[in-house]
Amino acid sequence: MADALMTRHIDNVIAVGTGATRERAAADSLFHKSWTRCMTQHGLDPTRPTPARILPSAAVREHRQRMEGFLRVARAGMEDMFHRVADLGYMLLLTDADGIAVDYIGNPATEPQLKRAGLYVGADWNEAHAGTCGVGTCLMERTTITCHREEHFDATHIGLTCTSSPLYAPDGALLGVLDVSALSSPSGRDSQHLVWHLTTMYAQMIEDANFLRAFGDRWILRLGRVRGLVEVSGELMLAFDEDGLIVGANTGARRQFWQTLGGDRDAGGLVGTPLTDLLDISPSALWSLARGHAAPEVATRFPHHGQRYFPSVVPPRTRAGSVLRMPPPATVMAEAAPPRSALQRLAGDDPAMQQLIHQAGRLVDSGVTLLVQGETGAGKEVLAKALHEHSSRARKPFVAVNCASIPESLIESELFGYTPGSFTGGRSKGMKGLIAQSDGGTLFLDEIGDMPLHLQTRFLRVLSESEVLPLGADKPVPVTLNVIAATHRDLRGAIERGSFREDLYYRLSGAVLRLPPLRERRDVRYLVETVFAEEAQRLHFAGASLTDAALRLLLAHRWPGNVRELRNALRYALALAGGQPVTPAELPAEIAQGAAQALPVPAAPVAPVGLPVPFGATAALPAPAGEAAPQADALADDAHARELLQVLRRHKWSITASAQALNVCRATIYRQMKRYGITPPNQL
Ligand SMILES: Nc1ncnc2c1ncn2[C@@H]1O[C@H](COP(=O)(O)OP(=O)(O)OP(=O)(O)O)[C@@H](O)[C@H]1O
Repeated sequence: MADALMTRHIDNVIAVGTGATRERAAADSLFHKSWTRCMTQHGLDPTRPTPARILPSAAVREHRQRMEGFLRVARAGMEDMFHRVADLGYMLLLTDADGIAVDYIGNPATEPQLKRAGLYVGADWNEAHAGTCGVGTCLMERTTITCHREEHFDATHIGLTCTSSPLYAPDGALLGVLDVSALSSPSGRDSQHLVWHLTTMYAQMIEDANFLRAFGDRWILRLGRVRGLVEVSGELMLAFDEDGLIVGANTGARRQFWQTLGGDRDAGGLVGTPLTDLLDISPSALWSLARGHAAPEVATRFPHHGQRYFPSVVPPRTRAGSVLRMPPPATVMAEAAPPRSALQRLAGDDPAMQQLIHQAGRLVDSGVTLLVQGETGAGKEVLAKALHEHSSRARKPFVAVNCASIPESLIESELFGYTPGSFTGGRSKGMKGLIAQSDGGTLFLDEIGDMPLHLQTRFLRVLSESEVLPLGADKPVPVTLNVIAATHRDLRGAIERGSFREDLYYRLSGAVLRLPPLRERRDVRYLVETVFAEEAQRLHFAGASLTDAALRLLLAHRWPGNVRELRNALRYALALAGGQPVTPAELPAEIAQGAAQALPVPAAPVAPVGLPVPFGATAALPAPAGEAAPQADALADDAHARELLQVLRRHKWSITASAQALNVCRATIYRQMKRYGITPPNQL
């Protein structure tokens, strides 16, 4: 059947390409013109389907290097778009102006098929090689096109549907193509209508983000036909200097004005033209607008346009400090830049972390039990998960148990499971315990130091005998156990005090991995960038950025809450900035004031009411009358305790709400309250 379809397609291409079919519709079709071009100019033979040509990594790297800055911007747009279309089976390619795929985002589960179809980094989609196709024909036609199934030239491509949009540099040069493809689709090409619009929209967004990157240090006039939308999606953008002369134009503006000036659409012929020659706006109105005064309505000066616009002016960024653009996290398979594993991504250039990662990676499959030690929020669970993903058991379950958060009365049944009817309140069918659920995978025992003594004894037996006995059962169940344990406590001290079994300690600590606190790490900048990019993506702020001034403050902070505090602070700042560059004003107060070390006591709270409060976002407050006055000595030097106190007060002493606000478990809140001597007012 498939062969018959391919044969019919080949016959059709030959008939059209050689001119044997002279139907008017056929002759006019963009694709049929391309078929003719493929046969007569590119010398392609439809009877000989061409296999996907994938360039070697070194060659791809060269293609990527030529457009490095643009790649970052495009990547952010692609990631955002991929989230919207991934579930519908689409993948995204970015090619350069030669049609070579320089970036790719696809579903890893279908990667082999995508690679076979040439939907992959390094593939050559130039029409001269691949025949009529989304990318190649878009490069020829320079407009968004959908090349749907049998519109492809090559018979091996007739299952694909590809929508491609050209991408231009601010100077009008063609940079490449954004392509959105699927391996299969409904037969009707109108099924791709929305994808066509989405691709056009994202291509424009990527171009505009690139334009803003290039002209961020200039004044930018945005013009839009809808008054309320001009701030967010000025269709036309013109960068201008202090003399009101145009220094750059986005694609929308070039398209609008190129005829006007009688210039070349792609040559950026607007440069050097006074804005007032193009628009019905006086220099004084323009500068008054730039100072934030009311926006007049403006019209193009040319009678044959007469289009009316609403303007808005964006000041140069350098006035508030230069802007650091964050590279997107390296999450996607790309031959040119080999992806880093989850384990490698945990750290940048910090020698202690690099060594830890290297050693842990080697040990994880060796049968040695790993004990992770580190302060709260330092990333113990993140490390355990990355180790699991790195191990040979990555496809098996990763089961995390927080020994401190499960109530003591339930921890036994949760860990070991129970048989039907073995205790009141249990499920009627019984329950498989967490240990058995981790069978063959990884059991992560967080806060192991908080495991009650009698359970330590039972657990030790599980470790020795590799079997669990659920509550109420008379026969043990065999399990393959791989344990990674973690603690913030000094377990040796706990052994001396008699609260932790020495034999269990030795059983669990085949190797002790000491995770450094953030303040001791030399890769804080790397973490800021990584976490910032992740949080920006989560909030769908594709072009989010961080000013140098804000970055300096983040690098100077001491991070008592470690990476968790950093994540919360960046999440908070991004939310406040609402997609604009994050400046010191959006940072939590203690970071913004650079006051983490000195801890002066401000007179009033600085965190805006109603917003989530991250660690580090608070200032110390005098205890209101009637509330607990925590022992002053214990709190005096401890920023962490003050933050906790503030959050508890803000959430009316609800442990659950405070734990959610701080992104920690309830047990951590209880533990920290105990540690800092914080007592709720109703318990005084
Ligand atoms: N290397 C890292 N890169 C990015 N984010 C990280 C990293 N390490 C930790 N985080 C983030 O910090 C937060 C805390 O991490 P995690 O829960 O692993 O810490 P923990 O040490 O187990 O804390 P606790 O002792 O309170 O359980 C999470 O939001 C996590 O995403």
